[in-house]
Amino acid sequence: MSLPVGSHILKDPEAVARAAAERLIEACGESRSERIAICLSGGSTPKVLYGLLSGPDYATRLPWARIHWFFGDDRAVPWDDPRSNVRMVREAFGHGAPIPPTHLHFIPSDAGPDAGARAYERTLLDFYGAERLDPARPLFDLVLLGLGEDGHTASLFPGTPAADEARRLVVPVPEAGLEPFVPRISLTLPALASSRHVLFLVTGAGKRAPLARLAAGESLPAGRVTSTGAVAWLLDEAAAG
Ligand SMILES: O=C(O)[C@H](O)[C@@H](O)[C@H](O)[C@H](O)COP(=O)(O)O
Repeated sequence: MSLPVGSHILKDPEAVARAAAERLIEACGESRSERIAICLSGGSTPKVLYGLLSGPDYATRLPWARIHWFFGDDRAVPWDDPRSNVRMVREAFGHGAPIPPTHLHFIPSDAGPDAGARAYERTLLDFYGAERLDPARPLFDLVLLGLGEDGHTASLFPGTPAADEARRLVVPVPEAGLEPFVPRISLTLPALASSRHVLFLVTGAGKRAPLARLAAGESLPAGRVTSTGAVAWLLDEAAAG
């Protein structure tokens, strides 16, 4: 099966997570600024990576005190809701990851989609220190993303205004008829593109169809993600087919 440009096939989800961890470490090593900005993906795929990072193998391999963690999207539910990406990340990282609490920048998802989107855009710009993103100075060092079976990424669903937003950095997303059937808040393609690296983590046979559609050149949100550097896809054998 043909795959998106920049695809790398690994044996299984654990191998994908370990490869992602190494790329995360590389991205941190390349950063010349005191503060490193990593944008986390939601969903279930990245749980393996987040669990790895909080384990003993990575305790000293990441500059934890310099990293600020952001979210590519979240469901518009309270942080303790089982559908929340904040809850997923907190549970996956557990208590092993030495993350300063002020370095976790959660999307204010219980403020409602509109207010939450505006507030998070403010958070991003305040961290960045300017009102407009400069391509020469990307906001993120690394953006982690997943791939939905319909070709969405973050909460940018095919054929929706959010996926076509070209100006705002964060937008509210109405309930899209997809699990878990709640409104969301999502970074937009311009925000995701403001990164030195973008890394998709894709595992499982259920992702063969969207990967084939992307490889065939279909214009799906996940395929429209760019970066100031490289966009890479870490796939397990089940997804790669
Ligand atoms: O909040 C979310 O759910 C994610 O942002 C979403 O874009 C996810 O990455 C894909 O839907 C893949 O999800 P899985 O990793 O669960 O397959």
